[in-house]
Amino acid sequence: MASGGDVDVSSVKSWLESNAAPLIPSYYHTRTDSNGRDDGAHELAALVPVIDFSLLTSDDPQTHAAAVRQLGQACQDWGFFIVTNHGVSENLLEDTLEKCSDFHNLPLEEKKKFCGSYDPLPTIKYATSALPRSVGEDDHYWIDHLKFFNYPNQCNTPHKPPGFYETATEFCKEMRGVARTLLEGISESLGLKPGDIIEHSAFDVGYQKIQINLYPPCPQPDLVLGLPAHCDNGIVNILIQNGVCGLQVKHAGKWVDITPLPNSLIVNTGDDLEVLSNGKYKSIWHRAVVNEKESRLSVVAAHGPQRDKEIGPAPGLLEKEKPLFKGYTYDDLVRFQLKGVSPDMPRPLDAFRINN
Ligand SMILES: O=C(O)CCC(=O)C(=O)O
Ligand SMILES: [Fe+2]
Repeated sequence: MASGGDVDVSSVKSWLESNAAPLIPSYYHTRTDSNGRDDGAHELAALVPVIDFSLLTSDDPQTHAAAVRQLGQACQDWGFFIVTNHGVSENLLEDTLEKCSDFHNLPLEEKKKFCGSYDPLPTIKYATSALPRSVGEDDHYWIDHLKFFNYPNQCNTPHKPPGFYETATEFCKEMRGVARTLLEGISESLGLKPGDIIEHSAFDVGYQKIQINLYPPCPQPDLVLGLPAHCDNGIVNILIQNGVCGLQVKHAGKWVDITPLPNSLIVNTGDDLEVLSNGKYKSIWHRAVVNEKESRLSVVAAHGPQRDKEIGPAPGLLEKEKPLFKGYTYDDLVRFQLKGVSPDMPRPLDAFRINN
């Protein structure tokens, strides 16, 4: 039974606005490690890799090769890295955050138009909390979010608030470009040709999914999570945020804060890259914590293979190695995700692992 009474929270933001001093329902009490930080996590946070995108796109072969090596190392050691000098206009990133914030400021009735009926693979969805089945049926998370698939079909992008569609469309195009170039570098770092992973995953007709996460200030931040520990679908995912931190990644057994540099992008490699790289570049556990004072906004552009294409380890890698994963499509993976996780299979991805 919820300590705040049984409440129907269809948006954390709206619920907070209508409750002056809310007592947070106990089904939000999902954070079990609130007694301070992991020892040494602070030191590790300073070591999160930084990739200078301009070196990766350099015409000088040696500069490019060194950047490719650094990128491969970042994928192997962390699965998360910060990208600077990416060439995307700072104004566009700011406008995107502003329009996404405007979206969450729309009246609840407007946002609820995107709630839809229950569909395990919706093309657009506004919701609060996250997939409860990923941890426990009754657990809730301190988040309101809008998710939509923007590519290959752009018809899902909302037209409200004013200017959202135009800005989101531009943002999506730029993020696809950055993701594609990173993927070429990642492919090279695996000893493959730059276009190999792009070709094998049909990346150019692959999906792009946008997730706009709002984490309102929380009166009891030590008790709740914005998003529970999870690994992302996708190949290369890119995140921007409004300057308020909250993303943590599991590294060396500790929850490490990710603090972006000004005008940088946060990139992580998802489940599909773990498979495409035949297990070399892991999909990393991460989560979002919340704070008492400020709303946090993050916008994620996730990039994956063509949705109905079966992918597996890149064929070029299998000339010398045994496959560690069998083939699957995006929909296969999500179906496993929706079934829920268990201690012996914490990641849906592990359902596709081959025990050689
Ligand atoms: O907001 C964040 O920092 C994390 C978002 C995230 O992990 C996701 O949307 O999958
Ligand atoms: Fe994530």
